[in-house]
Amino acid sequence: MTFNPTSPLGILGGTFDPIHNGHLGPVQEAAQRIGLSGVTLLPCHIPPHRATPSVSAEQRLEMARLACLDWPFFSVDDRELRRDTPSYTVDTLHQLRAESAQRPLCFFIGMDSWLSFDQWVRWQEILTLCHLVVCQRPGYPEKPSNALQEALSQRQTEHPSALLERPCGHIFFAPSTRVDISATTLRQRLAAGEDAKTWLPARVLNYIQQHHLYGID
Ligand SMILES: Nc1ncnc2c1ncn2[C@@H]1O[C@H](COP(=O)(O)OP(=O)(O)OP(=O)(O)O)[C@@H](O)[C@H]1O
Ligand SMILES: O=C(O)c1ccc[n+]([C@@H]2O[C@H](COP(=O)([O-])O)[C@@H](O)[C@H]2O)c1
Repeated sequence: MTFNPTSPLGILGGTFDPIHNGHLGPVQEAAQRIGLSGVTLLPCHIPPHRATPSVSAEQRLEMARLACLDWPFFSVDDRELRRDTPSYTVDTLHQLRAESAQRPLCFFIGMDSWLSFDQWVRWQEILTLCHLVVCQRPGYPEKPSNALQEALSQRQTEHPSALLERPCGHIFFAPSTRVDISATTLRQRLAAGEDAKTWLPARVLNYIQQHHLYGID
């Protein structure tokens, strides 16, 4: 496939410890609503706002790669693993912008991430580098902070097609299906020997079993 630097790019950043169907399903649905032809997974190396996972970054990356075989709408970008500093999104977006100034960039996050988005490093600058697409997630009914409400009043759009008409700057709440699963719950289920296959791509579950991750014998 020919690389087109001006075609819109969808990005889903995450710790992916492990990657699960709650990451993939809502984002694919939202991305297709916007009109994107795929989304790039961006596993973080050193998560900025949480403890370093017990599973290595290389293993989380490998699980993301395997997930793409089950979910061909997705591909993987390993650029954050090539930096040894915390994986600040603003730094990654500057790198991507340096590669193409005009390309629409849609950065996907779940509702929980949105509610703490104003704690991210240089969060307002992030909105000058990409669009933010917020996917629904059950259990997060809180109101955003005043700072986030202010950002919304300036940037929110109801029209997914608007995200393809400029490189950055909109916030779109995608009416995606709510999938009630988290990596935390899956780590607990796996450690307890409980069923997890409903929420994990088959190849990812297979990899976890083969490498005895998350306390699996
Ligand atoms: N079930 C879900 N529905 C919608 N978005 C989700 C879901 N799970 C994760 N996300 C979003 O995907 C991104 C990456 O999430 P992350 O890798 O931290 O997964 P997680 O399931 O929240 O993990 P953990 O339980 O370890 O915190 C975040 O923006 C998060 O909001
Ligand atoms: O840049 C930041 O300050 C920042 C703070 C928290 C999360 N992020 C990014 O948000 C994405 C999801 O993070 P997490 O911790 O929910 O897996 C991932 O790409 C992180 O690098 C980024």
